[in-house]
This record gives sequence, structure tokens and C-alpha cells, in this order.
Amino acid sequence: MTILDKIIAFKKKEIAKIKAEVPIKKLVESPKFKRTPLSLKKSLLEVGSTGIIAEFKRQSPSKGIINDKATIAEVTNGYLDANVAAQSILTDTSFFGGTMADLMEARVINQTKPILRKDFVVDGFQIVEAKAIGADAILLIASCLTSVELKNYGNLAKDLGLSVLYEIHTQEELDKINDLDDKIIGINNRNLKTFEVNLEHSIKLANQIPDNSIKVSESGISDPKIITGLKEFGFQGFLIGENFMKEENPGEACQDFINQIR
Ligand SMILES: O=C(O)c1ccccc1NCC(=O)[C@H](O)[C@H](O)COP(=O)(O)O
Repeated sequence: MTILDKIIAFKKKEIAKIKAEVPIKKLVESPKFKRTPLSLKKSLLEVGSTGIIAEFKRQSPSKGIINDKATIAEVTNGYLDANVAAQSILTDTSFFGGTMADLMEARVINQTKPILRKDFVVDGFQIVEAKAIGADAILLIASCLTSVELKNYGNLAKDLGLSVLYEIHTQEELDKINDLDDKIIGINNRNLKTFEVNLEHSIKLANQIPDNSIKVSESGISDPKIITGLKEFGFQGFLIGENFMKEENPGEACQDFINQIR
């Protein structure tokens, strides 16, 4: 059993328990549910966009503790000062040390840039929950879902006004989302089964992505020069976590990085 299998098995149990305790009506009636989400596509494509989706990531299965001192408030303010295109917040607690409260706290500070709820969606309840905590976008990981689930969850998110980042790692996973239109596709350079990170991965799969989709490269980006290279292959979004979070001041690290790609 891989870590990813463990995460998904754990998530399914966790969500079943939450669903038994929290009626969906309560989520739909929450004040944030009425808010109109910001568009991830618009933010990535607008003139002068840095394309950087900066992540708040305390720990990970592959690296253990990355930063358990930096606060949501200081990192969110730092990322906003750096002019990120969007913010990503891991809300999984057991494997990444994140919480939904992290996202809600960031939302109070960040009113201008889209927030991606980074979690492992295995049930539509989590998509409704994402909207109720103030997220603008959700992640759907193709390796964890069937093509029918990808389509249904994608439609549910869109019906709620949320953007969707479809994450793939292989051609087979890309095939699963082929018939969906107008997509934002993230190619994860990290193999979620082995944790091996290879930036060539984005480049190899880039040509297979239809021109009408927005390409995002995810994971293992640690040098501003990599952004220049990825842009040549049509990437418009760059999801970066550890490279910023490993520093004492992630916001400042993000500003230095962005200053070097301008
Ligand atoms: O980061 C991990 O170890 C990991 C393990 C299993 C499933 C997902 C995992 N990471 C989630 C991500 O996609 C990354 O947090 C994100 O792409 C940023 O990556 P990085 O810049 O390398 O921190």
C-alpha cells in the first residue's frame, strides 16, 4: 500500500464521519457560502500575472516537518506582497498538518487572490465544504478518481462557481479528463506513489495538453530559472510550496523568487 493509498483510505473514513455529524444544509447556509469565488483562470491569465501559486505547507509525507513556526497571517501577507497569482492551502491535518481553519484565517486577510483548497477530494461533500470555508478553487487528483467522478466533481465545483485544478501525472490520467472543456491542468512533477520529483515530467507531458487548457507545473520548483524554461513550454501557472516554506520567512522568500522572474 502506497502513502497515497493510505491517504485516500483515511480520507474516505474521515469524510464519512464528518458527513454523519455535519448536515450539508449547515454548510450551504454558512455566510461564506454566499460569497462569489475569484477565478483562478482569470488570475493566471491576467496581464502581468506572476503565475505563482504559493502554497502554505507545514509538513508533507515526503519531507516530514517543513515549517511549523511560520503563521498563516505572516505567510499570507508575505505572499500577497509578493504579488502571487493565487494561494494554495493544504487543509489535510493528518498527513500535511493543515486545517480548514488555516484557510478561513487566510481568507480574512486575502480578499484579492484566489485560494486553492489543497486536499484529497473523494466526496462531493468536500467541494461544498470548500466553498463554505471561503475557498475559490479545489484540486481533483486524477490518479485518485475515476473519469466519471472527475466529471461529476468538476461539474459540482463549477456549479458552485469554484475553479478546478485537475492534477495529472501520466498520459493515462490525462486521458481520463480528455472530454472535459476549459480546464486548468496541473502536471505534478512529484510521483505521489514514489515521491520521486522530476521537472522533465512537466515538459514531457506539456505537448499532450490541449491548447484550450491552462497548464500549471506543480512541485519541486526551486529556482526562478525553471519558470523561464517552463514558460517556453506554455506553462502559465507554477505551484510552489516547499521552496518558500522551508525558509524562516516564506513570504520574503517568495518575494525574492518573484523579483528574479520578472
Ligand atoms: O508533498 C508531498 O510529499 C506529497 C505526498 C503525497 C501526496 C501529495 C504531496 N504533495 C502535494 C503537492 O502537490 C505539493 O504540496 C505541491 O505541488 C507543492 O510541491 P512542492 O513545491 O514540492 O512543495
